[in-house]
Parts: sequence; structure tokens; C-alpha cells
Amino acid sequence: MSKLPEEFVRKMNDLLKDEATEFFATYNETRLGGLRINPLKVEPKRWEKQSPFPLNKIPFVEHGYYYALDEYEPGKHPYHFAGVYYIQEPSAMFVAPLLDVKPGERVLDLCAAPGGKTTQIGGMMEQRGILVANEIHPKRAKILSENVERFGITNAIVTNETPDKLAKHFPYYFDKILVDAPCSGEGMFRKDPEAIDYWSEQHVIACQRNQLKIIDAAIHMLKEGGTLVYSTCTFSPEENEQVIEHILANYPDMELITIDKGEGIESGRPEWSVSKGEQLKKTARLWPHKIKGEGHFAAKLKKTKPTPNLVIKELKLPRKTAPFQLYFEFERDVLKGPVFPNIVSFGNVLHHVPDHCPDLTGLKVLRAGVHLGELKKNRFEPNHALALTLKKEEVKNVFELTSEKTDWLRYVKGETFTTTNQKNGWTLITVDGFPLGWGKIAQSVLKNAYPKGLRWMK
Ligand SMILES: C[S@@+](CC[C@H](N)C(=O)[O-])C[C@H]1O[C@@H](n2cnc3c(N)ncnc32)[C@H](O)[C@@H]1O
Repeated sequence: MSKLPEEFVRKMNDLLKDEATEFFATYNETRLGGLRINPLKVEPKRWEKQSPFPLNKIPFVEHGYYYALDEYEPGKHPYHFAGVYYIQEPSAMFVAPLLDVKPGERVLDLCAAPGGKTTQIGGMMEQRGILVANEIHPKRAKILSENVERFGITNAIVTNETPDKLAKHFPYYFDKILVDAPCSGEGMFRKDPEAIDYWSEQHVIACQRNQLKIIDAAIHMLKEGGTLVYSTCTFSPEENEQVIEHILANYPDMELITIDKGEGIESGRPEWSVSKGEQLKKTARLWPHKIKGEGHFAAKLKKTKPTPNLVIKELKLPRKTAPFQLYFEFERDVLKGPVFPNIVSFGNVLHHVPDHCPDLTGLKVLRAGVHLGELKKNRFEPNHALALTLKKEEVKNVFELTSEKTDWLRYVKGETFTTTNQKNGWTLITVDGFPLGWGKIAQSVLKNAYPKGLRWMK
């Protein structure tokens, strides 16, 4: 690991005093990895029997497990390709459950890439309601969109916008908003030493300025009674307690809510703020010397005053006529019954959108619901996203692979298979029962439809 910046060391010594030695000692300890299972695809009981890695439960999050980083590579296991879990820094898993999301709500994850918290929220929504996952940087937005796809989330809309532009589109629209803010990343120094090179006290202040702007847009999008969760993976009070005191001073309709803290999770530090307001203890700090994780800050706020009741137009669903016939033929041949009710077309591309999907005109949208596939000349070609949202039981023709053999690797490399006794046409490829993608059988040859951009290249 690179040397920690002297100024950072001095600052943390000043802040933490006697605790500083314990804090700095963690930089020499072995880190643990974190993995969170996808409740849309696997039950914890099944997982605990089937997990290919020895795991220990993370005490402060449902569905989260530690694994030994130096012994296992869950990112290279077929279950990862099938979206059975997400690899996520353990303390980062603490944040999304604070939103207390219910299926059917309207939820915004404003700074969402690469999608750790979005996929966790998606799991909690059980495919019901609207989940807008936004990322400002186009390349990161693409990664976010791929992770949403891998997780098989059907009610997410992935956008690539600035917070201000979204705020114009969605005034007072959301029940729950997460701002997992871009920050100076002091909690990432062990995991990502590049964060050390970026660090300076000026950078901390620049991040704070940016955070306040993002929050202003977020608050504008929250409706009365709505919840805002703010989080960072940095320790600096300027980006944490001081951001929250700014909200409390400038937005009289925002009230701080106490976060329940389990073992090892500490309160925010009023003494590190300007106002010294005791209520900052309602916020939470996760420290690497108190829990097994890199560290995080989280605050939960509620909007208490009435907001204008603006009606946001819904996306108009077309009548299911001619252009969709090819899709319905595919549905009849390949699926055991209809699965997706809200079909819309964007040119030749068909999507299933969530119920009450808002009108998205004017926004850069990477994904709206499920990308079902494309209408080609005289046929419908299913998209990879469709395979990942389906359950094996919903499909007529299934080609089963197991994680024990290397066939799954041949599949994600894009190789062709030979088959016997299987019907011609589209078939769902599974690994130990988890959908992995599509293949198309003709005369005992299974052509591989695993997307070129996702193929295993090594
Ligand atoms: C801490 S990361 C989010 C991590 C993500 N929530 C997760 O759990 O995987 C912050 C994100 O904010 C994005 N970001 C940077 N500047 C931004 C801005 N001005 N407005 C909104 N998001 C921004 C970054 O590109 C980055 O992807």
C-alpha cells in the first residue's frame, strides 16, 4: 500500500486522539471480502447449503457474507455471471436497508454506479414499484446498467443524468432517495490505493461543495414524508457531520432520524461539527477498527412538510397489436406462459416497463425495465437481460450446465455445444438451475447467444 498522506495522518490523529493507534493498525491487517446474495434469485437457506465458498454472516446486514479475499475469487464463479450475488465492501451494505424500502414505492438512487446499493434496493423492492438508478458518468452508467441486468431486476430505470436535470424531471416524485455521494474516499485507502493519490484537504472541501449541490437536487425530488439517506465512504467530518448540519440549517422541512446501531456501529460526532448539535449523534459511523469493513458514514432524514402535488405523466403503453405478434409467438414457443405485461417498443427494440412507469422523454435512459429483445425480419430475438430475469421453471426448453464441470466456462467464452434429444429453437442455459443466458438449437447444434461484450476473454 502507498504511504498515507501526512496531512491525513495528522488530521485523523487530532480527531481520534487515543483511538488513532487502533485505527491506523487496521492498515496492516488482512481485509475480508464481502458478498451479498440476490434475494430475487436465491433464498438464504438454499445459499447456505449451496455456497461454493466458506462464508461467515455479516452481522449488520441481511443477505451479506464475508469471504477470505486471499483464498477465493467469487467474481470468476459462474454464479456471479448468473447474478446470484454481488461482491460489495461489507460496510457499504449497511446503507441501503436504512431506506426501509417497501415493494411498490418510488425510489431513486442518485449516485448509483457501479450498482452495489442499487442491486441491494432492487432485491428489497421484489420487482414492484419504480427504481430510478442514476449515474452521471457515461462509462460508469453502462457498468451500472449491466449490473442491474445481471441481478435480473425488472423495475429499474437506469439514467445517465446530472442531479439537476433529474430534479427538473421528477419534482417531489420519490418516496425514498439515496445519495451515496462521490467523496474523498478515505475509507477506500486499503481497498483502492489510487484513492490515496487523489487525497488532499482541498479535495475534501471540493467534495463537500459537490455533495451540497447533489443534496439540493435530491431534496427537491423528495415528497412529503419521504426519506433521504446520505452516505459516504470517507471519514472527514467536512463531508459527513458538516454536510448534515448544513441540511438541518438550510432545509427546515428536513428532520434527522435516529439510525439504529448494532454492535460496533457508532454514532456521528457532534464535536466534529461547527454547530456541535447533539442530534448529529443520530447519524452512524462504521469504523474499520470497530467492525470488519472499510468504514462508512450514513445519515437518515425525513421530509416533514407538505410538497406540491404535481402529477408526473406516465409512459403511455401502446395497444398490443401487430408489432408485438412476433414477441407473442416467441412467448408461446419458449415460455410456459406470459411473464411481462407492460410491453413497449423503441424502434425495433421491445421492453417491459414497470407499472406506472413515468414518462422519460428528454432523459438519457440506458435501461427502462427489462430489455426483452429485438424484432428482426420475421422473428423475435430475445435479449440477454430477458434470460437473467426469468426462472428456469418459466421456460420450456432448458439446457442445464453445472458449476462442477467446465462447460459453463465454455458457454461464457462463446463456444458452441452439441446436443441430443432437444427441441430446436431458443433454449435457456442454466448453471445449477440459475439462468446464465440464451442459446439456439438447430439440428443438434446449440449456437451460443452469450453477449460478445460480456464473454470471458482470458
Ligand atoms: C460512492 S460512488 C457510488 C457507489 C454506488 N452507490 C454503489 O453502491 O455501487 C459515487 C458515484 O457518484 C458519481 N458522481 C460523481 N460526481 C457526481 C455528481 N456531480 N453528481 C452525481 N453523481 C456524481 C460517481 O461517478 C460515482 O459513481
